[in-house]
Amino acid sequence: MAPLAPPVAAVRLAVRRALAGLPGAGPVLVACSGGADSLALAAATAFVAPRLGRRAGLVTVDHGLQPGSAERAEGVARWAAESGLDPVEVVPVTVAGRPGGPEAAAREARYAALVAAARRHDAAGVLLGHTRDDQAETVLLALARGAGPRGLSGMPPRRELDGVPLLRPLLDVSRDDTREACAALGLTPWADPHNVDPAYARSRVRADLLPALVEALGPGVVGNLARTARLLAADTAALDDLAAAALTEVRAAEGGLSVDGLAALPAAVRTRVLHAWARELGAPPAALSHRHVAALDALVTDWHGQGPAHLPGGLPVRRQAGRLTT
Ligand SMILES: Nc1ncnc2c1ncn2[C@@H]1O[C@H](COP(=O)(O)OP(=O)(O)OP(=O)(O)O)[C@@H](O)[C@H]1O
Repeated sequence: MAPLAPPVAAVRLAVRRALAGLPGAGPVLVACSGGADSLALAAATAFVAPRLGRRAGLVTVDHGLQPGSAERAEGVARWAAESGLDPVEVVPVTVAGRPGGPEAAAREARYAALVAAARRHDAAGVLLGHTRDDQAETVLLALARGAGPRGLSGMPPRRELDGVPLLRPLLDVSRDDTREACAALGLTPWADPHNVDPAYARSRVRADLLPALVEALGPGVVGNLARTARLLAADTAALDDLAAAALTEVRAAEGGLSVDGLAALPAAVRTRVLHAWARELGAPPAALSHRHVAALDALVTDWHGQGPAHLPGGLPVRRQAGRLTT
C-alpha cells in the first residue's frame, strides 16, 4: 500500500479533531464550492466521518453568477455521490436583489442556503473549508481597516448561525496542504475566477501582500497571523463575559444605565457594555460602528452637557439625572 501523503493526513487529522465529540446524531454537511480547500475537506470528511460513526453529506451552492456554474455544481455533486457522501445537494440561489455588493449578497445567499439544507437534514453541523491562509488574510484585512480585537480574532473555528453549528476544521491547515492533498488524491479542484480578480481586496492580499510578507519575514508569518487571531479570540471572549456581567451591574432601577457605574469600568469593558446595550436597544449590529459607541462613551467620560448620541436607526440616547436613557 502506498504511504499516505502528509497533506492528506493533515487534512484528515483536522477533520477528525473537529468531528470528535461533536454533539447531535445527524449527518455533517460539507459546504463545497469545488475549490481546493473545500474539495480536500470533503474528501477527508468522506473518509473520516464513517470511521467515527457519523454520516457525511455535501451541499454545493450554485450562485448562478458565472457561465458554467450549474455544470460546476453538478460535477461536484457527482463526485460527492461517487465518494460515498450522502445526502448530496445542489442548491441554486438567487443573488440579485439582495442588499450590499455582489460579494456580500452571494455570501448571504450561500449561508442562508447552507443553514436551510442543514435544517432539512437535521445536520449536526456544516463544515466550511477556510484555511490558515484565509485566516491570515482576514487578520491582515482587519488590521488594515483599524479593527479592534474582535475583528482581529478572525473567523472562529465554530459558531452558530440560526441554531446551526458552522465548523471550520481547516483553520490550522495551510492552503498548500489542501492543494497538495487534492493532487495526491487525484482530484482536480475548480479555480474560482473571483479568487484571482484584483478588483477584490482579499484577492490582492492573497496575490500580493501575503507573499510579500512571507518574502520579507519568512514562511512562519502565515501561521503567526493565525495565532494572533486565536490569542485575541480568547481575550475577546473573556472581555465579553466580563462585559455581560457588568451590563447587569450598571442597569439603573429606573431604566437605562448608571453613569457612575459605567465610569467605574475599565474602558475595554465599558465600550463592550455600551455596544451590547446599543444592540439591545435595537441598533442593527451591521450598522453599529465604533463611532456610535464612542459617542455613547463620550456621554460618560467626556460630559459637557452635549446633546444625545444617535444610534443607527435614528435612536437618540441622552444623559439625564445620572443615567443614559433613550
Ligand atoms: N458555492 C459554494 N457552495 C458551497 N459552499 C461554498 C461555496 N462557496 C464557498 N463555500 C464554502 O465557503 C468556504 C469559503 O469560501 P471562499 O470562496 O471564501 O474561500 P476559498 O478559500 O476560495 O474556498 P474553496 O477553495 O473551497 O473555494 C469554502 O471553503 C466552502 O466551504
